[in-house]
Amino acid sequence: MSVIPVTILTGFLGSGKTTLLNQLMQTKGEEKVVIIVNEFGDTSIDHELILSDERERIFQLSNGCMCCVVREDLAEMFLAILSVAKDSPSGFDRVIIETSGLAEPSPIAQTIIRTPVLSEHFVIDSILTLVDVKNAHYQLENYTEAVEQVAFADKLLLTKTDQVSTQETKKIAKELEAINPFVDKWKLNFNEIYSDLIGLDLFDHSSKQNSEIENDIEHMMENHEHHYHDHVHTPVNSFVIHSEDSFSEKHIMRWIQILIQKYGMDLMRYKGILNIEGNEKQLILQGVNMAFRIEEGEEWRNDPATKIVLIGKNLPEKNIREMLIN
Ligand SMILES: Nc1nc2c(ncn2[C@@H]2O[C@H](COP(=O)(O)OP(=O)(O)OP(=O)(O)O)[C@@H](O)[C@H]2O)c(=O)[nH]1
Repeated sequence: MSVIPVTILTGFLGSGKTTLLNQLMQTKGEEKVVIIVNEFGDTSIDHELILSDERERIFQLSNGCMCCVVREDLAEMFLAILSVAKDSPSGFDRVIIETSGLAEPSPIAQTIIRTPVLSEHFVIDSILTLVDVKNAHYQLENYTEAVEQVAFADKLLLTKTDQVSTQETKKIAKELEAINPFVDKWKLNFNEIYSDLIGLDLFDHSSKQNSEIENDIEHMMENHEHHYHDHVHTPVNSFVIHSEDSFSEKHIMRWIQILIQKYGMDLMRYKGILNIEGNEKQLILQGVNMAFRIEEGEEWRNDPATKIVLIGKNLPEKNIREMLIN
């Protein structure tokens, strides 16, 4: 069996990872791709938002707060993938990991490089970091995770450039250069399909194999004005609200408006599948801080139900839940 390339898609909460992954899945042609989705907290919804025909190839890894050690659970997942590949006559060609928006990419790379049985069968192709230019300034100022994702990238993919001026994008590009000076930056056009983003073979194995990954990061962080505290993660909580009932559109809209007014930037990410009265299909809620949208999704596969994941700083779960379901 030949060595299987692994692409790591990372980027802060709501930066567009699932959107890009869905686009990549549309253009993968005959390639057999295994997807690993790593969601923050115990609740995952991303696997339901990935529009893949081959859902059995999507592996979920919960708890996106990855500390800087080799991840046993990730290693076990790779071993499981390996045994599936060995049993399957056609095997598979590639692994794509979508990290949680609060994950650090280095432990993922380390897990693959430092676990001998994995490094024998898997090779890191590239670490692609998505940067939401609309929210990047705030995120880089406030979240060390965002800085580290940029610092560790082999390529930076700028998203939401359609939502800000060219000047604003240039300003963000400068901030990114201060963190990771030599990395290539690409603007992603939201509605375009990308077929040339995987298989880039960008990861620098020669320097990183010598267990220097942590040092690399420390060094890159020194160039940056923000203080970086190794192993300190932003205190963030997450929970899911699940309900079999349908809601009126007015009630949901009011609930979201109140959340935005009360919690502002502490409401970091909210996304979900909504069961709204009078709608035959799923409605998909996508929210990042104060901006959100609701759009039509797929047909219901099972009985209609609402499932919303919320991620933020000290969000009061009970109040928020009761405001929606009273
Ligand atoms: N206008 C615009 N919206 C975008 C762009 N890329 C993504 N989005 C939207 O941003 C929202 C979040 O996108 P996702 O792909 O779910 O982001 P994510 O990084 O997977 O989010 P998490 O996994 O929760 O961290 C969705 O509503 C997308 O449609 C872009 O380039 N422009």
